[in-house]
Amino acid sequence: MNPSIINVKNVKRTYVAEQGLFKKKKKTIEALKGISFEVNKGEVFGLLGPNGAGKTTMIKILTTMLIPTEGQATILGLDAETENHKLRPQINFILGGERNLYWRLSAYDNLTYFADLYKIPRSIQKERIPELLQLVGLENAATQRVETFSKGMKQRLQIARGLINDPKILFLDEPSIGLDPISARNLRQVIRQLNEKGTTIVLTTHYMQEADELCDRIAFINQGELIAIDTPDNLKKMVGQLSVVQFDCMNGLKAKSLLSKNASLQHIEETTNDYYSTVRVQTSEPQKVISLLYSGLGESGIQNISITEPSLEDVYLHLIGGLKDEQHSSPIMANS
Ligand SMILES: Nc1ncnc2c1ncn2[C@@H]1O[C@H](COP(=O)(O)OP(=O)(O)OP(=O)(O)O)[C@@H](O)[C@H]1O
Repeated sequence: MNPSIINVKNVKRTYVAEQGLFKKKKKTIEALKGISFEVNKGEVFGLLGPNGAGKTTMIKILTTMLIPTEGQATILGLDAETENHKLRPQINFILGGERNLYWRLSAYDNLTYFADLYKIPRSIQKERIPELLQLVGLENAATQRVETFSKGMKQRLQIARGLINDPKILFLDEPSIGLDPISARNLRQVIRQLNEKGTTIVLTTHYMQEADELCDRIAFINQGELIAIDTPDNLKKMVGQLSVVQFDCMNGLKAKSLLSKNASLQHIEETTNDYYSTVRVQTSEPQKVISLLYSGLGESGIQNISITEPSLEDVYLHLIGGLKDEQHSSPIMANS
């Protein structure tokens, strides 16, 4: 295994926020409650969790934008808090959305601007900028103003910007947010290419399929705590004893009330489309669930019943869905 390149030890971070419209009250929010993990050199490492879990806070600490309240983050052997000036030239980050670009400048001029900020000599810029534009497929739009770019093009330019200093570690917070499926797929390809060239990648995402495809290891965070960390395959083994029954139906509520008679259900997830719902049921007794579904075929318009392999999304639902009322103190290792 490659040596660790990021070492996070018992990191806590609290925010003090003001609440109330007239009578302002101070409230302390524990965004990270003592998190420890390591990222190995050359890995694509994913931070996953629901809204407000603490992922962005973690990324901000690792990129020296935020200081931990307690604990320590060491990146490339440097303390993120006290040695940030030595660390910053060696890493880079891309936050979701379209911030950080100058819309009136061309793609090329944007990259020149950021290269100058990193004090990269013009002779190196002359080679690197065209290379980066080619990597992200923007070589034909180099002289075009960014304000004329589509969302996908802006996001690809962000990637080029994030690579301008040839970082050893690239941090990506929600890289494919708002992208159409083809742009998101192209972006994943660029991330994979980068990783093959040796860049360590740390990313947050809400897209389970993206995490499954890209990440060597994944850490699940919920309410500021690390609840599981492992490879996607090992994580899926955690729900290996469960089967997933999937079906389409016209009346999701009716189908769910039908299934509520079965005690083996672990989780039900319904995705509503225009005309029907797709329901995924995690269960230890798939045959019983299927019998129940057959008994209600007519009433709820149930169709396309199938048994599928657990996905990373099922792991997420199993871990996060089941945790709403529980407190976990130590992370779950899928293969322990
Ligand atoms: N500047 C801030 N002031 C006060 N509270 C904050 C601040 N930034 C984040 N928080 C709170 O800290 C917690 C963690 O937020 P964080 O943005 O790290 O979560 P996240 O996992 O990235 O969420 P999302 O997926 O929605 O982006 C949340 O409860 C959030 O409201």
